[in-house]
Amino acid sequence: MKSLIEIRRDLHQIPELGFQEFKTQAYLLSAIKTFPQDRVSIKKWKTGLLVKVHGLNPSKTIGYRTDIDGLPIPEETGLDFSSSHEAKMHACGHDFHMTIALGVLSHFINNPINDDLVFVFQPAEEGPGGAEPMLKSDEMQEWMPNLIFALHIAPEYPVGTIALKEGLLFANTSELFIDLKGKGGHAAYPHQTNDMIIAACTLVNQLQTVISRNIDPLDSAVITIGKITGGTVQNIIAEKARLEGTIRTLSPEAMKRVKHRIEALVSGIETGYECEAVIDYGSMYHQVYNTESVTREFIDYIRNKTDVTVVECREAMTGEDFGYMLKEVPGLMFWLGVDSPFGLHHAKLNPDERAIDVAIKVMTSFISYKGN
Ligand SMILES: CC(=O)N[C@@H](CCC[C@H](N)C(=O)O)C(=O)O
Repeated sequence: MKSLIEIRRDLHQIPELGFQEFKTQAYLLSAIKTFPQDRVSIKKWKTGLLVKVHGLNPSKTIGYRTDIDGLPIPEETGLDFSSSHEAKMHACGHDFHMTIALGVLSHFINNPINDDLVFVFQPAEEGPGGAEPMLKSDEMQEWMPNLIFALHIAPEYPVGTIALKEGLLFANTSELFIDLKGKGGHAAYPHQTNDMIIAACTLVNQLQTVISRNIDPLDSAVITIGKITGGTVQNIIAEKARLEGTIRTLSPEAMKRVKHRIEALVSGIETGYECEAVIDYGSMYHQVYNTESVTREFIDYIRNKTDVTVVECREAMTGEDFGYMLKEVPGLMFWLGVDSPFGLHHAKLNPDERAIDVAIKVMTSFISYKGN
């Protein structure tokens, strides 16, 4: 069997986008096949996997979930095991998440506990969202856990530290796509056109007023437009423009309010610029809400029984479709310190591999305690 560091580096080289994780699924399957198989059952779900480790005397099923997809980012780390897939990168740590899941899985195959364990290798966390359909699938319904855990790497915390809180940890999210269509024409005759570059620029600025003027300052919301496309060449007034972004809110009420205000502003742009606009909210993720009782028990256990530092942190505006699993099953997610100067979704993100063992220690000790 390869070492976990070799596995992480192999996975790092083959990032694939949501629901295209074919090589990743094959790699995970071949890694799992190197473990003893007598207590293991495996099911495929789309490009993901469900792996059951049968317990010695089960009274419940404990779940552990990892996401498996990468991002459309050209890697700039300069590492000798950089992505071999053009313009794709594991820039959100899912290579770490998968490696940790394999480490925990291998531990429990060799050291079985009373309860059954289900390892969920979930596709498409970055989009369009694999957790909700996977949870509803027959494959997962048959192996539904009674408790579930997951983690996410955190570049801002040192190795040896984890961070979490009871209750709300991550925000509600919605993608946002706005298509504008006006009348293009010659750059020298603006009066004969409806310029969608101007309309798009106005709208981007107006959208930021939703956060500053329409949301209670004691609540929180974010609108980020991450991509603008429009026009054809420098001397043609653009007929079309497209904004692509995301909305984050701490409360479901704020999400409704933000969307209502976006619709009003877009309608104003249609009137003001005599153009047509179409809004598409893409995929939406439910907030990550850690079950209070399980989280308190976890924090106390890790503090008392391991040398890992636990920080009780604030909620973040990050999104995670693991929120759908926590909506149905008690459990928690935590941040794993990986000490990188470059943040999540950065082309130079280079997490410290020593964090892999920290995470495996945290998860194997707490799951053994809960499952025996
Ligand atoms: C942990 C993390 O970075 N998650 C992503 C989830 C993306 C959700 C969706 N595609 C969106 O953009 O709204 C994040 O960007 O927070």
